[in-house]
Amino acid sequence: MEHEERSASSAAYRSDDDDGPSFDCTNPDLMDILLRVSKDPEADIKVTRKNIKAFFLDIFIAGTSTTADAMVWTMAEILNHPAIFKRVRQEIHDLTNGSGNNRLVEETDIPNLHYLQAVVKEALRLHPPVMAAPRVCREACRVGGFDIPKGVAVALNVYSITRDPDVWENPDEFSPERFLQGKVEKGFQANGFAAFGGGRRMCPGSNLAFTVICYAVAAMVQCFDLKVGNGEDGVRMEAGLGMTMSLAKPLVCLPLLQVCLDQFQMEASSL
Ligand code: HEM
Repeated sequence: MEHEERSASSAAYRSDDDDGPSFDCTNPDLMDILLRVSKDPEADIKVTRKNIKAFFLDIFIAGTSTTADAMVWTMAEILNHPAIFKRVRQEIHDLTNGSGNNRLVEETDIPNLHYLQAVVKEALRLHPPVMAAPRVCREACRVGGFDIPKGVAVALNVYSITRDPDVWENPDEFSPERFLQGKVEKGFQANGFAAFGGGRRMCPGSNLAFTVICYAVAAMVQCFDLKVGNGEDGVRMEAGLGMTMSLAKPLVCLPLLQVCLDQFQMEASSL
């Protein structure tokens, strides 16, 4: 809102060289802070307005459809596996219902929802929204019998790493339990889990994305029964073509409110 006001009240940010108006912001967000730094002659690192634009563009491109795709794949998998859906709901129920106190799942519950986390990891493993991670070789090397000269651009095939049969038992099977057995629990990069890339260029948004996906899936599973609306038996899992890997056909569901939580009704009626 503040940004809207700022841009509406000023024709100020006209070009990359334009400093724009000065503003007093008592509760700065990331944009405010970066704009402030860009105007600070004493700043250790010079941040230009071009840098700021590129940064926000990066975040939007890298962080939006990737996260949305991962949510859709996760929901699609659990709709096709009703027993898994039921187990996720039961885990949430066990945590949020106690001593006569029913409540909606919260973000802070996620560390305690181990099965839900395993489900999201398994969906990311089988359907990594970013299928390749680009690199440029800093020195000549030999990989898998191929000589790669210095300076050549290569891409890590995330999709085939996360389905590598040498690493994953029954790699094409949706089996969240594999993440509960402790074998692949040590961090996202362990044992071929490459959905967020790896090394120093690994996705910086992985924790944020993982939390957002878990929270959204948990809320949907807790509150709704979902009837797949394509007239077919289950969700078709073909992937489409695009910047990120998404379902070829949109996931269409009819959400039926799962009203088992009396307290929610009381809260809603008191609003
Ligand atoms: C499910 C969601 C996401 C997936 C699957 C994903 C996946 C990836 C992958 C595979 C890479 C390349 C890593 C590498 O080269 O080793 C990457 C890079 C990146 N991601 Fe994500 N990402 C997700 C969400 C996000 C979010 C929410 C943000 C920011 C808010 C974000 C920001 C970035 C940025 C800035 C890079 C470039 C990092 C660099 O080149 O140093 N991503 N992501």
